[in-house]
Amino acid sequence: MAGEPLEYLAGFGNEFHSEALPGALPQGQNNPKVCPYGLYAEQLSGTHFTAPRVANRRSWLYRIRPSVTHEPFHPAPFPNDNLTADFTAGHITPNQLRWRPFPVPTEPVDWVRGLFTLCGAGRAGAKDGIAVHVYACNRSMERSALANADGDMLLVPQQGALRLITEFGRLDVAPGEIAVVPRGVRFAVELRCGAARGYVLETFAGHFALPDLGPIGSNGLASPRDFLHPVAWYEDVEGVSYQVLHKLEGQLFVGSQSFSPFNVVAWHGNYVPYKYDLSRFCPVNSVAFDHPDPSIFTVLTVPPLAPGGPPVADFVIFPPRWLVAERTFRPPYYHRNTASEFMGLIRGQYEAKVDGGFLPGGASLHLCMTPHGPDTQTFERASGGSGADAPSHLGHETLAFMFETSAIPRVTPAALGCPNVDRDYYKCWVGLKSHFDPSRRDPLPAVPAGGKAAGAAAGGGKPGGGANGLGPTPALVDGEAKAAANGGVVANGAGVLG
Ligand SMILES: O=C(O)Cc1cc(O)ccc1O
Ligand SMILES: [Fe+2]
Repeated sequence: MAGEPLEYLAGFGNEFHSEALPGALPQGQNNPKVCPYGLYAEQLSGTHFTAPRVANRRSWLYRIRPSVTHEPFHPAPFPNDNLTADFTAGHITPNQLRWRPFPVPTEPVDWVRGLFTLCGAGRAGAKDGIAVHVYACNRSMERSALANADGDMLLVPQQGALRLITEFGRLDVAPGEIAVVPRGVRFAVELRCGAARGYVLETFAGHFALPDLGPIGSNGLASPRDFLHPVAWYEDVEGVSYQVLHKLEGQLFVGSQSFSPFNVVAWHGNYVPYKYDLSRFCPVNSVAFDHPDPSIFTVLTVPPLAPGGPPVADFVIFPPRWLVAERTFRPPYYHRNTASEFMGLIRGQYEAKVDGGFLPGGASLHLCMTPHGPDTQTFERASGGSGADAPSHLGHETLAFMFETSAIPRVTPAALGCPNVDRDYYKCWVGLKSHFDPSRRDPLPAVPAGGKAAGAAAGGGKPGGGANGLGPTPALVDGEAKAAANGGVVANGAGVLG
């Protein structure tokens, strides 16, 4: 890919400012009688004017012509019946749903035309709920830009790098990175290296925020300084026909104008698109035993509408990492959740599905209380074996994610009817057999007693115990060492419970 790397402004929720020409940003006031360079001042608000200061979002743009200079909008002439914000005709099902990878088109399709709504909840018109889309396209948007009046869009590229041209400047976003384009910001998607495919979480309510860290403390997970915002960039292109697309309650309207909408020479504010490299995420996890809830991997959240309520949506990743929990079934546990979970795979294999049916570019959906969990092979593999649990690495090539919502999304008829629906998904659990035998009581693995760490004693007091500090702790396989660690008593071992 040709071209210099783009410049960015780092932070999260900051008051940023940027100018592409020196002195283009008015100083000391937002709307002077005459702006520098003869620019027009225009405000873009992302919250109601009187929103509390901590939540208030708006930016000021200084542009060659104001956004209002366009022909009247009318319904877009090209069909994309697969893009919707109306879920009244959607289906609900207690069945587990899975899609094989969504096909990349062969006929020319740009990013907007390649959007395909899979499911959603609530109403864009009430600024409440979410939608989940996938996109698959093979053409850059040419002389057209989209403004989504329905909400913020979080883009998760899976294949093909994108360049987002926005009113605020440009963002290069490759698979493994994500981007957020807030409600109303005009943007165009260019393809940087051929066909592209990915996922979109659209929130009709609120904005994406960093999760609170609670007892984790002041560091960890996604760090504010890793969120990158564009610097001002403009093109002074006049006398062309530019199509501005406007999505309102899922409907696409188009208005023509004779100049590029990317004509912002300077801007300042805290309502700005951004990107984030998921490899910067610092996972925090169990270092002793048990499998924590996936909320530990929340990158971004759309906070509750009312204090104490559930988040509107969470964006969670399952990044490459070490698994070290002892005497623990390490893959995701079997579960039925009150939240609904949409999952996608950016690359590699997901830790709960080794059957080969959950593939990069595909997806799964488990609505409220739909049972799911590891497939048969994963269960057999992870619960088998005996003795110590050596630390294991998931592999650096794995990257799955989840859009989680407390609402119950409805699945669009198009998504349920598309040819890549995996009608055999349920079979990945069919082989889970009963291991129950009332006459058998397996020895339970060791639990250190009396607050004394068996592993530390057996490892000669060294943390980790194994030769490289990562290997199995002999105490957990060796009855004698266990006895020594527990003052001569084999607690919870085969001697007591077998
Ligand atoms: O695979 C899933 O369903 C997602 C998931 C992962 C996990 O580690 C725990 C719970 C959960 O829903
Ligand atoms: Fe789940």
